[in-house]
This record gives sequence, structure tokens and C-alpha cells, in this order.
Amino acid sequence: MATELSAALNQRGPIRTIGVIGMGYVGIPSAALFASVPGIRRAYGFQRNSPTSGYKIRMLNEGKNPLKGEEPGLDKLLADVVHKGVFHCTDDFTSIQECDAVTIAIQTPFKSPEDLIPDLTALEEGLRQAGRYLTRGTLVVLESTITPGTTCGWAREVLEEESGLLAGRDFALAHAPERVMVGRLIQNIQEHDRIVGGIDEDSTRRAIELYQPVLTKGQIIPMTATAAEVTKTAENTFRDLQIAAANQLALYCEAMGVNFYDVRTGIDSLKGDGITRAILWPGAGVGGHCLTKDTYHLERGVDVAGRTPLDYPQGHESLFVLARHVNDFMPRHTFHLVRQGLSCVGKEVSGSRIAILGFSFLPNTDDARNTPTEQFVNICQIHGAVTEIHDPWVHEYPGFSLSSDIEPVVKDADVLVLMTAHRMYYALDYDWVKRMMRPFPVLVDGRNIVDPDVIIRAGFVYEGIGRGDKNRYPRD
Ligand SMILES: NC(=O)c1ccc[n+]([C@@H]2O[C@H](COP(=O)([O-])OP(=O)(O)OC[C@H]3O[C@@H](n4cnc5c(N)ncnc54)[C@H](O)[C@@H]3O)[C@@H](O)[C@H]2O)c1
Ligand SMILES: CC(=O)N[C@@H]1[C@@H](OP(=O)(O)OP(=O)(O)OC[C@H]2O[C@@H](n3ccc(=O)[nH]c3=O)[C@H](O)[C@@H]2O)O[C@H](CO)[C@@H](O)[C@@H]1O
Repeated sequence: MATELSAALNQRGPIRTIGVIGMGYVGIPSAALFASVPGIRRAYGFQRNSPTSGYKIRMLNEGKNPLKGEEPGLDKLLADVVHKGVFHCTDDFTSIQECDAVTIAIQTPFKSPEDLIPDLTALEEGLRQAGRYLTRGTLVVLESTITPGTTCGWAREVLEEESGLLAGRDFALAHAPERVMVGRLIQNIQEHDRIVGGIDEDSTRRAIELYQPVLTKGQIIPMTATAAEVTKTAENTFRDLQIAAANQLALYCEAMGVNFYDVRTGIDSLKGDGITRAILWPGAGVGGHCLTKDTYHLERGVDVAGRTPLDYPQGHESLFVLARHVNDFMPRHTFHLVRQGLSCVGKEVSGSRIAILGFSFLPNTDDARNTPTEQFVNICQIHGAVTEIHDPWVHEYPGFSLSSDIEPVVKDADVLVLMTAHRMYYALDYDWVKRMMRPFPVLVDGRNIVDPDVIIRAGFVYEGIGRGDKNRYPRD
């Protein structure tokens, strides 16, 4: 049956002009790919002229990519769509009036690590700009990672208030979360399956019309807007849970004097339908801006989108939040291994020099957002240790002194701690490292980088996450 919205969309006709609000890691490749779709006459990149990001407007209109790091395919794509006159970046939001579809890819950080409440200030500004110039028959899609219930609730209200139009009658509204990884933005947008969730069926259909032409290998997975919000936050919550399960098992293995990696090999040998276990890897902590926050988006969603009372848990923490606590404990556990190793050689933490290798939260990147090393260093310093940090990728970080030269970091150190699995740490000459350190050196492996037997033979006291078979030297 025709609805008022379907009539408005039919009257608007096929999508020919698209706007993307937020020229960041998500918005830039997204806008460039929309602009490359045959039949798209204009793709606007709407970017506020802020002190920190306003520079992108000029760069983008010159066909240059303002993003850090290598993004295969993006430079050429941007140059092409600018040269063809299809893509145009602007801080003039009145052009939204021309758009058949507007997507919003604005950052949604937490206000602070403590309160875990999303800071929606920027997103609200973007929604109000979209609402102010919204016209009948337009599709609005939120791509930002948001708490379940936001699209159908708060975002809908802001758009309706600002536009005087009604979602589901005058304009279509959907959520299509981003699943891109920096370094593979174009490929991920084209090849990942795309979750598309409208507030109603007409909105879902219109959003599919927008995204289908961009996909190469990826398939559209349609659902409701709230289900799409739950999918995005839950897929990262589940990954965090899997990591927490590996971390908890590693702590068990240490306590039982067992090698976690033997156990992992055993568990992972279960292959086949319905019996394979997705066991991940333990480590010195979980960082980044996805897994450290999306669990709390999901948890909040139970309140924001809640229709009926949650049956379990009531009044205590969920499995998912407990998983967050396990992962957040791992930097402290790594410190406990430092203290344990030092006690084996009659040294105290206080006054010891600790050489820390790795600051970024992922190997071989300069991304240090929510890095576990930050917490680890703070714990060491609270206990009176002197810390030196090496990272070949991260050169500066507020409040921390980082060195890209490993020699001054390891020189005269009592303990060496491997916090990030950067490629170069696998090839280090640990005999040389030992000679640089003080007598009776301790090595703590937070990422299963070294062979414990090689390290013990080199004269180190070895401690490693999950290595209950090799820790507690000498054997008690
Ligand atoms: N970066 C990723 O790999 C990634 C992956 C998945 C999901 N996401 C999600 O996508 C969203 C965007 O992330 P990002 O990494 O692209 O953020 P980003 O900070 O790189 O980009 C956001 C851009 O929006 C601009 N902006 C902010 N307010 C604006 C406004 N009112 N009008 C116009 N422009 C405005 C900022 O200046 C910035 O250029 C977030 O919700 C994030 O969680 C990001
Ligand atoms: C679009 C989006 O949201 N993408 C997410 C993004 O997540 P991300 O950028 O945060 O990277 P992660 O790989 O999840 O690592 C996070 C931290 O967890 C530690 N870790 C990891 C695995 C393990 O077995 N044991 C660990 O301890 C690791 O050291 C690091 O500190 O990319 C993932 C694909 O890489 C995606 O799946 C995931 O949806």
C-alpha cells in the first residue's frame, strides 16, 4: 500500500545528489565512493570550518586526501571525482536543500573514560544543520556509532524539531553503521556486508537504494534502525568478550602452571559445524576507540531503547561489562608480572627502571587511542618505578615522553616489558638487550612475542601472559 513517505520518495525520484556530513575517516571515503557511482550528479562533503578540521575543505576541493596514513585507492578516487566536478566539499550547509540523501558521519566519543556517556555535541550540531535545510522526500542516514534507540528517538526528534517535517511521512530516516578499518577504508566500504536499518520499510528500501551501488562484494543486510544500532555495538561487544575469555583463561593457566598457547591449540583443533571455538589471544590489554566504548553503548541501549524490563541481570553487572573489567585488568596483571619477576631477583619495584616497548594500541600503527600502555605506565610510576618508553610509530602523546631509539630506553633497565607486538620486537637481539640492562634482568612478555626458553637461556628472568609453565623462575 502506498504511504505518504513512498509518495514523497517517488515524487523525488532516483537519488542523484548526495550529501555527507563529516569529512573524517568515514565520511571522506564514503562521499568519494558515492560520487563515483554512475548517475550521481553531485556529492557534497559537508565539513564545519573548525580550527582543527576546517583545513580539510580546501584540501579536498583540490582533490587531496587529508587523512593520515596510507589509504589504498582513496587518493586517485578523490582526484577523479573532484576533476569530474561531481564531489565538492563545503561548509555551506544550505546545499543540503539539493540533496536526495544525506548521510552523517560525525565523531561520537565518550565525554570521559570514567562516565562512559557519549558526547553527542558534534552529532547534534550536524543533525540540526541537516534538519535546517531538509526538504520533503529526502533520506537521512546516521552512519556514526550510536547507542541503540538513538535513530528512532533523539536523532529523529532533533531532525523533526529543526525541519518541521515528520520522519516516516515527509523524510526517510535510517541507520547504516560503518565497519571500516583505517588503512582499508575504500576496500571495507565496498566489500563488507552493509547493515541497513530504516525506521520503517520505506526508509529501509530508500537506504538500500543509496548503498547498493557502492558495494562490490558486500551484501545488503536489511533490518530495523534499532537492530542496526544493536548489531554495530554488539559486534564489537562480542569481540571484546572473546578477548576477555582468552585473557581469563590465560590467568587460569598461569595459576595452574600451564602454557595457555598449548591449551589454545587444543581448543582451536575443534573444527566443523557447531563445534568450532572462536578463541582469540590474551594480551597486556585492549585499547582503541571501538572495543573500549561499544559495550557501554550497547548497555545504555537497554535503557534508551528499552521497551520492557531486562530480565537478567537486574542490579548487577552484565557478562559484557564483566568482560570489559577483565580486559581492563590486564595492564595491572602485566604490572604484577613485573613485580613477580623483580622479586625473583630480590629487587623492589620502587626505584627500578622499567623499559617499555610499545605504546600504540595495535601493532605497526601510530594509533594510540585508549592504549593499555598508558594505564600500565601509570601503575608502574605510582609504585615508584622509573619508566622509559619506546615506540617506532608513535612519536608524541600528551603527558608521555616517547623514544624511537631503543638503546637509551633499555640501557641500565632492570625490567623489559613488551606491551605492543610491533614487528621489530620479534627481531630484537635479546643478548644485546641483556648486555645493555642491569644485572639480573627481567623480561615480561605482554604479547607472546618471544620464546621463553631462548630468553631464559640468555639469562633473563622470564614472565609472560598465559605462560604458567615458564613463569615463577626459579621453579618453586
Ligand atoms: N574511524 C573508523 O575507523 C570508524 C570505524 C567505524 C565506525 N566509526 C564511527 O564513525 C563516526 C565518525 O568517525 P570518524 O573516525 O570518521 O571521525 P573523524 O573525527 O575522523 O571525522 C569526523 C568529522 O566530522 C566533522 N564534524 C564534526 N561535527 C561536524 C558538524 N557539525 N558539521 C560538519 N562536520 C562536522 C569533524 O570536523 C571531522 O572532520 C564515529 O561515530 C565513529 O565511531 C569510525
Ligand atoms: C569498524 C570497527 O569497529 N572495527 C573494529 C576494529 O577494532 P580495533 O581497531 O579496536 O582492533 P582490534 O583488532 O579489535 O584490537 C583492539 C584491541 O584488542 C587487542 N586484542 C585484539 C585481538 C585479540 O585476540 N587480543 C587482543 O588483546 C589489541 O591488541 C587491541 O589493543 O578492528 C577489528 C579488526 O581488527 C574489528 O573486528 C572491530 O570491529
